[in-house]
Amino acid sequence: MSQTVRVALNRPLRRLFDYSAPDHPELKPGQRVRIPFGPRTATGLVVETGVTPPEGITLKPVGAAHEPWPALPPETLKLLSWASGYYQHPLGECLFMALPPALRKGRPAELKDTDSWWMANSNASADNLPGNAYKQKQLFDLFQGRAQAMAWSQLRQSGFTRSQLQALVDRSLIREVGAPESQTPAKTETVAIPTLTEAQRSAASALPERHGFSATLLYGITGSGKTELYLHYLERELGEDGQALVLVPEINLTPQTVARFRKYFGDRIVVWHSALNDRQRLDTWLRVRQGEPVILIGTRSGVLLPFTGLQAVVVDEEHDSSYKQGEGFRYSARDLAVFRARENQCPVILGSATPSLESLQNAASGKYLRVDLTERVGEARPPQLRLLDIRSRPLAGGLSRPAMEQIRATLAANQQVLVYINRRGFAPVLMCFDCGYIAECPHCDTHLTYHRRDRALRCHHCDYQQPAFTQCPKCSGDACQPVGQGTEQSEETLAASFPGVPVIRIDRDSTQRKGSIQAILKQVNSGEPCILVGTQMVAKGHDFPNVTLVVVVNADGGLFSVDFRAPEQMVQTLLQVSGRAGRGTKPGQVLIQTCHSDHPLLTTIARDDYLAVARQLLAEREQNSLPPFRAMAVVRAEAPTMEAALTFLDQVRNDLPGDNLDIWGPLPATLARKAGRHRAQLVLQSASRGNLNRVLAQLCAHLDQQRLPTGLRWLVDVDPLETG
Ligand SMILES: Nc1ncnc2c1ncn2[C@@H]1O[C@H](COP(=O)(O)OP(=O)(O)OP(=O)(O)O)[C@@H](O)[C@H]1O
Ligand SMILES: [Zn+2]
Repeated sequence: MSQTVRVALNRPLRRLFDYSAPDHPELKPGQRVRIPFGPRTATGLVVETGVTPPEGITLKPVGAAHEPWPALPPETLKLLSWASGYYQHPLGECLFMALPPALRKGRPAELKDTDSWWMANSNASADNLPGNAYKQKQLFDLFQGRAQAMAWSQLRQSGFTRSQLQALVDRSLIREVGAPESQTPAKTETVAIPTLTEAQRSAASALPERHGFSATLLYGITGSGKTELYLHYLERELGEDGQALVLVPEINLTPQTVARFRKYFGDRIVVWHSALNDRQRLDTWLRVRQGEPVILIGTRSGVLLPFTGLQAVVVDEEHDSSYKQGEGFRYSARDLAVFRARENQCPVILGSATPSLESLQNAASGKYLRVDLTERVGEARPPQLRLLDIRSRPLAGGLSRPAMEQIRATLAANQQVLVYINRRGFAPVLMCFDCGYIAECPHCDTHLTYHRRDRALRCHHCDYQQPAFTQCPKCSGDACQPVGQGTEQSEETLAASFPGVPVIRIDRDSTQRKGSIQAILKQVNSGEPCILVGTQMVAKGHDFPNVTLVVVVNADGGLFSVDFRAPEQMVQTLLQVSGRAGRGTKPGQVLIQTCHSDHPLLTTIARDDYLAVARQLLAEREQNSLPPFRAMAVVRAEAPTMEAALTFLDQVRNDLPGDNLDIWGPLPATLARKAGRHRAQLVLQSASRGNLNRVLAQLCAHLDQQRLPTGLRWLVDVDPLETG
């Protein structure tokens, strides 16, 4: 029987392509197929079968399927179709994001001859195999008689096929253990999860038991032991054959988290992050797709993996901005995680010491359940926060004298110090003290950051860099000097002030080399006195028991930003950094340097009461009709001139319907020129998400039909994190 299939391609096109499939009645949605596309063959994904063919047009025939099973199972397909519509991103690109790179490129979804399989567990038994599955039984017997894993090459030589192997995998009798380079250890000894503290126990008992969908916001203060609570919850809720997804902001920074999960769940743990190579990605992807009962710990894109037996979802540090993809398919992994849980009728837990205002509001409105964990583990107490006004105080490397004294005292007591600065490099500005000249990026509207270590001036917005200088290019004087503080400068000052004490810098520049973060963590975990200096990288999830003093060099960055989310992000970062102090047995102190010690936001933060700050911020958002009380999207345009960008957005604005929509702009972006391109934006808001979604869909369809001025690019960002 002939049929027509609709296929998506990995192209930024908001359309699908129909092909006839006379020889392939068995094709299913989600399957990879070869298709003729222009002069070449491309890999496509079947989105729909049984399509009514258009009249009077002869469709090209689809080529062979890459494999007999859908690469994207129905649930994943549904997730991505929904996300494509919600985020206004072409379906094809969304779908291909859920494939590992090898499969995107059309390579086979299989492993090499060296890939190996092994018994899924020691008490696996062939009893439940169907009576007529002789070959499968034979294959299983072969495994049982063996002391070690068998490679595909051996199995093939013994006359077995892939599908027989797959059948045993599907029944969880055997599992793939990968090639030697695979991340999966053959067998890991596991230990029992530590007994929960009383506070953890009562939080655990408030967490919903399986039985359908539920979303829970776990508000657990820093150091309250949320990770152990997740472990316990997964152990309680996860069936033997169930899969779980645990999203974390950044794995590379916190290898201990994975280690902790491995310790308790052994090789059921698989990881997913940007440092995996193509081969490891394919490995992990296949294990997930084959329904192995894995617990996947992954960063953002882990939420797109083809789970088939998801039973629990955890999003750790749910407020973290890394969950929102900043380019291309601009999805929020946290929000997709909730969608997935609902589709799978399983629970999702969103955990944080500083929950997003969105999630707090969802809890307040009853959409989410809220569970609180407001005690630190063991003897640890919440740290003491103090605002330190630095107006007219002399600073060295950004640090005031009282801060230096406190650092000295802490080191003398054999404890560790963490210094937080929101800028890397030596100084954010290089200025001529004779004529006032400031070194600027030739391609962006911003100054260049001075990096003393390699005597370079760098733009942190594009890749531009040039050698640093002291002679002023404008007045030829010799008075160019760094102004302001970056991590390098504080590192230098601290090293000079505390000879013999290791000063460890943690920022993007210092952690680029592979293994450097491990080395750093090892040194800090030794517990010896040291000073850590870093950007928000030092704030994220670390658990250093001997850090008892945290110094925030300057807290004022977020106070006066035009971006409506800046205060929220500032509070979250400050409290997360503060939360690194006093996690062990010794009490922790936090010094927050500021020029605005009477600012109401800072005085509330100093009480270390996140919920109070959040209430205040939510009230302001409500008053100003901002998210989460309105749905928001931004239309951005980039063009060779600002005029072209603004003219285009003016036109967009004129074409938009007036009802139920608030429109601001067009306005130049805060960074109006980046990498030589001029940027402007139009902000859209609506009280109705559905309405905004319809307007955006029409807008995108309309703009797709337009001939755009040369060099103009536009995009839509739904639920944007940045509007500056
Ligand atoms: N029940 C327990 N028994 C013993 N130690 C525990 C227990 N629960 C947690 N811990 C330990 O307490 C410390 C803090 O826990 P964890 O890092 O999970 O805190 P957290 O809530 O994730 O904090 P943050 O939000 O600041 O990252 C860890 O060293 C952890 O191993
Ligand atoms: Zn630049």
